[in-house]
Amino acid sequence: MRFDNQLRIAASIIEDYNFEMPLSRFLANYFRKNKQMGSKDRKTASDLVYSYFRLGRSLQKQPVEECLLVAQFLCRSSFSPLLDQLQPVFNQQIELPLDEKFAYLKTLYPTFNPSLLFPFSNELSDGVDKETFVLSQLNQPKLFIRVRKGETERVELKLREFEIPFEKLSSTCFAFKNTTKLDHLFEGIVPRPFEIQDYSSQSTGTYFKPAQWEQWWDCCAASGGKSLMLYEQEPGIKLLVSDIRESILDNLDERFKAAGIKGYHRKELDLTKNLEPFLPGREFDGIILDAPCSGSGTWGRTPEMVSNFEDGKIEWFSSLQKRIATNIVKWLKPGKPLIYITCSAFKKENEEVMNFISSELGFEIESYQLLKGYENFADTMFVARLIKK
Ligand SMILES: C[S@@+](CC[C@H](N)C(=O)[O-])C[C@H]1O[C@@H](n2cnc3c(N)ncnc32)[C@H](O)[C@@H]1O
Repeated sequence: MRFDNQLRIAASIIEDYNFEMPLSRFLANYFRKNKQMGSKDRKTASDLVYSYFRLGRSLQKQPVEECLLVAQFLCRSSFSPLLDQLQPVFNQQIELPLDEKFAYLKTLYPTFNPSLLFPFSNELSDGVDKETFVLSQLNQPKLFIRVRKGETERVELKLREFEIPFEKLSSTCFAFKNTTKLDHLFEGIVPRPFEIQDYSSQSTGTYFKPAQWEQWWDCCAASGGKSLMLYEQEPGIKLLVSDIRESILDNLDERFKAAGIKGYHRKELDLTKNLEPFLPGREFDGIILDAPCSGSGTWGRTPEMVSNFEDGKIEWFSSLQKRIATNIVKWLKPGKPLIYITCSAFKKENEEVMNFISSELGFEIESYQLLKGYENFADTMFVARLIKK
């Protein structure tokens, strides 16, 4: 397909996209309806559209096609055949450091403002390097897997057999280019020797520390990313998983089955409601609250969120998190841990909620960490281990 045609298609996708579903799903639907697009055209269109959203609010009031070219200029650091044809002057400077690219763009667009690649930097948690975080929005994060204990060699051999490039960050964490396909590697093998799981998400597991026979509750379990880690650390636990969405717990069942895990309990629970009728006489030795949040630490994967997010939502999530925490802590035994997790980079959802749990709900902060995924092409997350007094 010709480059100007590719640009036009990307612009029309952007104009049609109304933020009602994740961009990834919208693109998948679009490609299903436009079967004439080959895999190379689909890849180019996705790349153009994703790069466009990575501009956040830095370049406003410019025609979409122009923004698409600027986005390619900023997101790429090596020769682009498309820019070569449509905007050669960008291609001639494609290898420049970002600050020089920014300076050049300001000469073309005086209102261009790179700090608006991420317009909420005043809301970031303590310890986030604002500039690095903002610039990281231009990068596509990597894909990570968590390798089950004792399976490192088998997984490595398989990856070599299929000639899949990877980086080994530790014996249990491997990184890949984001578009890598891995599903076919151990198809039908139970338990599958690895799980897809972000690097920072894997790090939250070090805060769990479960002991045999303990009763744990993963109260926002979704498809079970944290529960799978918990189980691997201590297969002897008794586990309750819950979520407000019944359908996502079906996904959890599938993943647990693939991991060979049985004997857990699941419940559909809205944690903002009265939970008394659903948890009679229950007491837990550990609760994981992987809270609903803005997801701002993962917007490198969903850059469309940056232009669509409203500041007021941060406060809304923070209140929801406090409300949920207040509602669940009565089911935790004294002396036992609440693991509070978000995939947000915002202080109001992280430190502020942690401090609320400590001061208002009677917990001691044992340890906490902002997981700076932006330094590793991974998600930025927050984790705290709080002990009930
Ligand atoms: C960050 S996700 C959990 C991710 C999951 N722990 C994992 O590791 O894959 C937050 C989850 O909270 C759930 N949630 C949102 N509001 C809720 C509520 N009021 N009660 C219970 N769960 C809720 C969402 O459905 C979502 O699945």
